[in-house]
Amino acid sequence: CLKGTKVTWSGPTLQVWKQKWQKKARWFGGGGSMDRSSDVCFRCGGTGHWASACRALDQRGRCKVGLQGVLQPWLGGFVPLVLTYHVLSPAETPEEVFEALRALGYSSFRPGQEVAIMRVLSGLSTLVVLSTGMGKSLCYQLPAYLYHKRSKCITLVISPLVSLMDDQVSGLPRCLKAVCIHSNMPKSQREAVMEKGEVQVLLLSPEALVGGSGSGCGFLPSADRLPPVAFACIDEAHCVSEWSHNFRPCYLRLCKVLRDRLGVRCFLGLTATATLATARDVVQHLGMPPEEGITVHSAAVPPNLRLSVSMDRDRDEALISLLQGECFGALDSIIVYCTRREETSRIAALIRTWWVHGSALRRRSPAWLADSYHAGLSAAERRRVQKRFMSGQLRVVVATVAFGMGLDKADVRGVVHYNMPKNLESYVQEIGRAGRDGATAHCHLFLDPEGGDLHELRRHIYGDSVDFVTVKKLVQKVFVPCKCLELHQKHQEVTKVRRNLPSFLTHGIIAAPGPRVCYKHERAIPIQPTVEALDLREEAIETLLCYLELHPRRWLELLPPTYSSCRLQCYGGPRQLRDVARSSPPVAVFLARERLEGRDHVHSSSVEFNVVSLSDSMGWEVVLVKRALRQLQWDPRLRRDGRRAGNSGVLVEFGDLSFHLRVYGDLSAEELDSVCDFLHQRVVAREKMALGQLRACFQAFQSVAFQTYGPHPVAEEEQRSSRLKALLSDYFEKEGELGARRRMDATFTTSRPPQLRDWESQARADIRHFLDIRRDEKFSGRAVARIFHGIGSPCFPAQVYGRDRRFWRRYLCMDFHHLARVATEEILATR
Ligand SMILES: Nc1ncnc2c1ncn2[C@@H]1O[C@H](COP(=O)(O)OP(=O)(O)OP(=O)(O)O)[C@@H](O)[C@H]1O
Repeated sequence: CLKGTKVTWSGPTLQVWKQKWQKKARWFGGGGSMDRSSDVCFRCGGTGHWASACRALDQRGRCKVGLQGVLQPWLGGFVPLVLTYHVLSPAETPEEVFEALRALGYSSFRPGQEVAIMRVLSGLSTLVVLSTGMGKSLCYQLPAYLYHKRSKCITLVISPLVSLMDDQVSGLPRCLKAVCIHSNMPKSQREAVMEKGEVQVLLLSPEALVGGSGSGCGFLPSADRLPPVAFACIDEAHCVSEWSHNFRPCYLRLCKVLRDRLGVRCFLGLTATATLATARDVVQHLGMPPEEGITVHSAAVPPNLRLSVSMDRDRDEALISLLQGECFGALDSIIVYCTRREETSRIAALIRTWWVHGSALRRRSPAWLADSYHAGLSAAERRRVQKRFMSGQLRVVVATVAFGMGLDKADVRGVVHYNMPKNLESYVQEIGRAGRDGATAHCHLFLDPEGGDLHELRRHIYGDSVDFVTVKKLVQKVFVPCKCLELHQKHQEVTKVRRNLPSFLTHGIIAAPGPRVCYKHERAIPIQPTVEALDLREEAIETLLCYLELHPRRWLELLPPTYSSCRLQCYGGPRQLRDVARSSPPVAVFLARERLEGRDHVHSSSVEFNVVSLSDSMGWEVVLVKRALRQLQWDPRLRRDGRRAGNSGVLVEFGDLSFHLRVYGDLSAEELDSVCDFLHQRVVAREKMALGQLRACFQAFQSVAFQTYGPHPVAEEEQRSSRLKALLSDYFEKEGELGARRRMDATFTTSRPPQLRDWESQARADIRHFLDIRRDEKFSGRAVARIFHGIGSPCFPAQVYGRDRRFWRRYLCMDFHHLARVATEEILATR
C-alpha cells in the first residue's frame, strides 16, 4: 500500500506511482471500482478518494499546501493530475457546479454553501455550522448529484430523525434518487431498498448503521452490495461530541464504522448548534486537521428573528394576551414550546377556550386555533397535527421539543417559549424554526421569576446521574478478570529456562509488550438484566461505556450489540447432542469444560451457553461461531430417523441482547479503582456542565427580560433583542461550554432561595412514611430522591410511582444530592 512508500509531490513521481499501481487500480483507466482491501487512496476509487489520498500525504507533511478545489475527483479519472499547488477561490467554481445548482432548482448559493460544496467535491472533510433554515441540505445534495453523474457512486446521509426519514426522502429534489433504511422498517423492505436501481443518496439512521437499542446489529447492506461511497454526510453532527447538548453514543461509532467497513474518507458534518468546544470535538471525530476547525460558520441566530423575554407572574394570562396582542395577534403560524407533555394539552385547550369566548377571531373554528403535539400521542395523531400546521389549517401548535425537528415550513412567524429551554443550544434550535423564509419573525420567552422552570429542568439532568456504587458495579461487570497474566507469567518462567538454551532454540519467542499482557477479550453484558441491576437506562449505560472507549488508554472497544446466549435443542435426544459435539468444536469445547467443572450432560438433549465468552476463550470470531452453530440446523450428518432431506432436528436459538465489548481482563486493583474514579468524575463533570449550561441560560434571559410581555417602546425591544443575540454569539463563538463549565461549581440562586432546613425535616418525615408503606421493597437513597424529584427509572417507573402524589415530585425544590443523602441516612436508620 501507499503507506510507507516515499512519494514526493510532483508530476513525474505521480506518474511512477501510477505505473506502479495501475494493475491493482483499474480506476486509472477512468471509472470502475477499486480493490477494497488496498490502502485509503484506492478504496472506492473514482469517487473522491483521490483527494483523500492527497490529504493523507498532506497530513504526513509531504505536501504543505492545501489542495482545496483542485482535485475535483468528480471530473473523473486522472484529470486531477493538474497538481499545481493552487487553492480554488469561489470565483473559480466550475460552471458544471452552477449547472447542477440550477438542476436542483436554485439560482444562486446562500452564504457558506459554495465553500462547503467545493470542499466536499475536493474530497475534504468539512464541518458546516449554519443556523436553521440556512440551507445545509444543499451542501450534500449538490455534491451527491455531481459525484453520481461522474461515476456510479452513492452518498450516505446519516440522519437521526427516523420518523421523518420518509418525508425527507420525498422532499429531496426530483433529480436526486434517494432511499432510506431505518430500524422501523421490516427486514424485507430494508433488503429490497438497494434493489431499487440507481440510487444517489442513501439515508440511514445511526442505529441502522452501527446497531443500537434493540436493533441487534446494523442494517447496512454489506460493502460489496453497495456502490462505492462518494462521501458520508452526518446530519446533527453535534451528537458526535460528548460535550454537546445532545450526545448520542452510537454517533461515536459512526465514523469508525464508515471508515472501517465502507472505506469512507470524506465526511460532511452538518449542525445548527455547536459551541467551539463541541465543534472541536466533532472536527476530531471527522478526522479533520484541528487547524481547519469549523469550515463554514454563520451567526447563531438569523438576523430576521426578533427576540424578547419577559418575567410575567401569571404566565397563562400573559400568553393569551401576547397571542392576541399587536405583534403576535397578526401572525398566522405560531409554535408554543412547553417542557411537560401535560402542559401542552392544557395550554392548547386554554387558547381554544379563551378565543371562543373572548376574541375577535371568534368566527374561526376552534380547531384552527390551537392543538397540542408531544411524543406521547400516537404517530397518526402527530402526523395529523403536523399536516394541519404545515397546510395552514392550524394556527398554534403547543408542543414539547418533539415538534419541529426536520420541519421545513418557511412561514412560521412566531415561536413562544412557555417554559425556559434546558440550554442555549436548544433555544437556538427551537427559535430557528421561525422565519425560514427570511422575513421577520418574533420569538418570545416567558421566564419564571421564581425559578420554577429551573427545578423542573434540573430533574432531567439528575435523571441519568450515577453514584459511585453503581459505577463500581458496572466496572465489575465489564472488566471480568482473565488468565492472560497468569499464562504470561508461566510463559516467562519457561522463557527464563530457555534463555539458557542456545539461541537457535529460542528463536521466535516474542517478549511481552510492556506492562499490559492482555490483548483484550470479547465480552457480552446482557442489556436488560444490567439495566435492572443498575437501575439505569440502556442509553446511560452505553454512554458510560463510551467514556471508557474515549479514554486515552482505550479501556475498551464497543462493538455492535449482539445476542450472547445460545440454546441448542436436539430433538433426537442425548445421542444427537453427542453427534453435534463430534461435528461442532464449540459445542465439544463447551461440553468438555462442563465435564471438568463436574457437570455432565450425558443425559441432556439441550444445552445453553454464552457464545461470546466461549468463542473468545477459543480464540475464534463470534460471527463465525454463530454461523457454524446455525448451520447445525441443516447439517445432513445430524439427521435422524433415516431422513434424507430437510432440517437436522437440531434447533439453535440465540437470545439475550447484550452490550458487546472488547475489553482488557488483566487490570490491577489500582487500575480498576482509577477506572471507577474516572467514570464517576466524568459523570459528575457532565452533570455540573449541564447545570452550568442551565445557569448560563437563565442568566442570559434574565439579563434582557422585561417585567411583563409588553407593549414596550420599539427601540427598547430592538436593543434587548440585539443584546440577547450578542450573548448567544458569545456563547457559541467565544466562550461556549467552557465558560459554563467554569461557573459550574456555583450553585443556583433564584430570587427566592428555598428554606432548606425547613424542607429537610419535612422531607425526613415523608421519607420515613414512604419507606414504611413500602416496607417490602428495597430502595437506595438515590432511588428515593429520584421518586421525590419525579424522575422515573427502569426499576421505579413513573407509571407506577408517579401515581402516589404524596411523594412523586414533592421535593423538586430541594437539592437532589442533599435529598439522596438524607434518604440514605433514613434508610440506614430503619435497618
Ligand atoms: N441556495 C438556495 N437558494 C434558495 N433557497 C434555498 C437555497 N438553499 C436552500 N434553500 C431553501 O431553504 C430552505 C431550508 O433549507 P434546509 O432544509 O436545507 O435548511 P437547513 O439549514 O438544513 O435547516 P434545518 O437546520 O432546520 O434542517 C429549504 O426550503 C430550501 O429549499
